[in-house]
Amino acid sequence: MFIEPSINGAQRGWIEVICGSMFSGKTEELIRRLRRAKIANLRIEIYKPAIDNRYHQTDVVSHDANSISSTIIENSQTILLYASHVDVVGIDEAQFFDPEIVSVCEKLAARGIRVIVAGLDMDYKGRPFGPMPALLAIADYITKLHAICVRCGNIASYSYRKTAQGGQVLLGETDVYEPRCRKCYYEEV
Ligand SMILES: Nc1ncnc2c1ncn2[C@@H]1O[C@H](COP(=O)(O)OP(=O)(O)O)[C@@H](O)[C@H]1O
Ligand SMILES: Cc1cn([C@H]2C[C@H](O)[C@@H](COP(=O)(O)O)O2)c(=O)[nH]c1=O
Ligand SMILES: [Zn+2]
Repeated sequence: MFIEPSINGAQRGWIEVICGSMFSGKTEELIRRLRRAKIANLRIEIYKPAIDNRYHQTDVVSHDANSISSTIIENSQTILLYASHVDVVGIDEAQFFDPEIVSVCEKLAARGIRVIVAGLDMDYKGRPFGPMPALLAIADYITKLHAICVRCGNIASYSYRKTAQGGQVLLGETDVYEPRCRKCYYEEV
């Protein structure tokens, strides 16, 4: 389990990345960290890309219906305008943000803000997804989570797309995707 290097002490300004497949618990872990920061009386803000409106227009919601309210962002640079008077910034579904999200996170950390970013490391083809590789490169702390393979019960790192529809971006849940381990994923792609 991730333990904060410092929750409200002298050490300030860093970047944490939570990555993994769909259903691996990224959003739950993001919410857990933000709730702990709130308990420590820190000021928190959560942002998600406008594209992700699956469950709720503004809330960040996990597959287990855990939720926390957030601000929808069209362009990552806007986060710099919003995130004033804040100690901790959470960013969900980071794979959908524009490439500038990387410099935005660095600027936030330089302001002394703790930045917690969650996103898919790989798309349905097993390719690095959007700005995630660059975010992983600049992160101070990385947590890779795993779902359970729906085929064999092993640890899953891949998000298998069950439909024939192509294109990197296709929003969906269990209707469209299932988490799979390496072996079960490559048996069918
Ligand atoms: N195959 C699976 N493996 C693990 N968790 C699953 C699976 N299918 C459904 N879940 C549920 O999904 C939850 C994680 O949801 P969430 O935090 O939204 O994941 P992510 O943001 O990584 O997609 C788990 O706590 C569990 O209740
Ligand atoms: C693999 C993959 C996923 N997506 C979409 C599907 C979901 O709407 C989100 C991921 O949400 P989660 O919180 O990680 O479960 O991304 C996509 O558009 N393209 C893909 O290849
Ligand atoms: Zn498997």
